[in-house]
Amino acid sequence: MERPARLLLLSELRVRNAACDVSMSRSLLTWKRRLSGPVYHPFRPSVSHSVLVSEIISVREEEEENSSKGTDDGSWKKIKEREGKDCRRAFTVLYVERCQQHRWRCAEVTFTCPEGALCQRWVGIIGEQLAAIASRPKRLLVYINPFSGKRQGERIYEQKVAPLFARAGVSTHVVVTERANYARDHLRTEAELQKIDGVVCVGGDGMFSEVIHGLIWRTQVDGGVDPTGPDEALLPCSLRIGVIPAGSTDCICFATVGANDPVTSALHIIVGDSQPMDVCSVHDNNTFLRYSVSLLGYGFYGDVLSDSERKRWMGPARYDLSGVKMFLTHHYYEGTVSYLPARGIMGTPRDAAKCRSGCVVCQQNGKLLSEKAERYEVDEASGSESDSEWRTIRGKFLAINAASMSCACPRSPKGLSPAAHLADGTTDLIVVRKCSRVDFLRHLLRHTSKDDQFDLTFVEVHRVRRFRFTPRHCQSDSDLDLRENGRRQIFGQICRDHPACGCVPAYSSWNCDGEILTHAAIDVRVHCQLIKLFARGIEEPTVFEDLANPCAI
Ligand SMILES: CCCCCCCCCCCCC/C=C/[C@@H](O)[C@H](COP(=O)(O)O)NC(=O)CCCCC
Ligand SMILES: Nc1ncnc2c1ncn2[C@@H]1O[C@H](COP(=O)(O)OP(=O)(O)O)[C@@H](O)[C@H]1O
Ligand SMILES: [Ca+2]
Repeated sequence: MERPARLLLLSELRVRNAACDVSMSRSLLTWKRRLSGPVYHPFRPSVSHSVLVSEIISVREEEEENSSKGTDDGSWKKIKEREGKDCRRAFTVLYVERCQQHRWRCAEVTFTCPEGALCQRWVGIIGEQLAAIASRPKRLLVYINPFSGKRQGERIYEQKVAPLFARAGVSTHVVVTERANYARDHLRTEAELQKIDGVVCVGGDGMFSEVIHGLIWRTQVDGGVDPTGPDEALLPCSLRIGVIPAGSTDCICFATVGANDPVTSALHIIVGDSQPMDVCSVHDNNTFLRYSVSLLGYGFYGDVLSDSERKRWMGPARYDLSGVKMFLTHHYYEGTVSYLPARGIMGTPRDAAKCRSGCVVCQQNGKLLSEKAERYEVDEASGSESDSEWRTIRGKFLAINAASMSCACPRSPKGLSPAAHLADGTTDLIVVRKCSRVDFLRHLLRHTSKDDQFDLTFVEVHRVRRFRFTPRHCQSDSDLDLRENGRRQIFGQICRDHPACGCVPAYSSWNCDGEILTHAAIDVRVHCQLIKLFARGIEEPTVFEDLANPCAI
């Protein structure tokens, strides 16, 4: 039998003028309305509310309302002066309330106590419990991209996020970026990281990308590791990153929280959530190019991004227009994809189970990979698998996508790889071979519906630890091939600007978390759980339904 939690305090207080039994344990604050009339009434259940202490945002003492003293003629002021501190007989608790579709709101409840001393006792005990939660950030460095999405970043931060941080007692240093890579460079060279508990970015996936590039770089340099070395075992970043969505897709926020909502993200930051995440390093011939956490897409998604950058003035709608245009253009690209399958780990890309809050697959695989790395004393991403394990796919492709997370976003609520995990040390490599327009449309539409986007003959998916792509014209083929490729490369340059001429460009570029990577040939390694977010993964409804709703007892 479950033992009842030890109570720190139990009092009869009033909530909206109704008498309640209010109790506080180390984990729960509960208030239960007292029944008037007969002690037991089967058809009139008492109403009980519970809030996890870990989801209390703050507590504050209230000045008692004038109305409760009955007059507004200065007599309340006199009483206050006479009674001094003891006049404060009410306190308000701000806490997380769950709404629909994974959104969180800041709710509040005011308790009125029979006397001031009791009120202070309550405020003291709740305050002590909150102060004891070591995972909550106290000082944050915030970067705002004023040009993300619909250019609302500054307004969103000032109106929706800053007031919540203030109420929760979180202090901030806010930097509005002045150019691309401003946040990255500031983190690399200037930011005093020892003075903060986390970094927050306000913007889209591009802003998040800047922050991880700065943080990962700085962590390696401070730890004596070469951030660009292809075979380095990169050091995990200790500072967590918060994402306030204000961009065009905001897939990193959506896939780690379940909603693109600034208030929800701010609350996840305040309560000090932590979600580890894998990071891919991307190299070309041992030259470092970029890091990626969500989508690395060649072909369709690379072309959509390149085309959409020229329409940035349109805001988020640029992706829809470029998406339709690139679908109609129907370019395919030739090359070789090689990959190291992820072996001996839990999970496959075709699983029905999804990565959710407290994911066992991520925990298990994370443990397994770090043990393996320790045993072999080599970089988990580079090393122990032998060359014989590499697999190869040659051909003509409409799209090559590596999804290191589901890549769920409002345009595609289950994402490009619905069963991909946030922190299992793998990426899902999705190869879409050349097919008819109708077939490709079937595949794309499945990104937006419940149907299985991999259940098509021209699509294959592999869970991998590492992969390479070599475009055909880079391969050491016969003279004939080289001549043909040279011709196509020239046409490619021309036809990129004149798609109507019917020639096919030889190269696409990579869409790397929404940033264009012009190198076609890349070598990608997954670094398990290299960074941490102020998030907890998407919650299953059952985790919280008992706490979210007032329960009838
Ligand atoms: C012809 C109809 C096509 C319908 C396809 C719809 C499928 C949408 C899938 C979207 C996957 C998005 C993966 C996320 C990528 C983001 O990192 C990136 C940058 O985000 P942000 O910085 O916030 O703008 N977004 C994109 O690359 C947009 C892709 C949109 C493709 C239509
Ligand atoms: N002040 C700035 N001026 C111009 N570009 C910026 C600025 N700050 C950041 N950027 C760049 O803007 C690009 C888009 O940012 P992002 O936050 O992804 O918005 P969106 O979701 O609309 O694409 C990124 O490449 C980022 O590096
Ligand atoms: Ca972007």
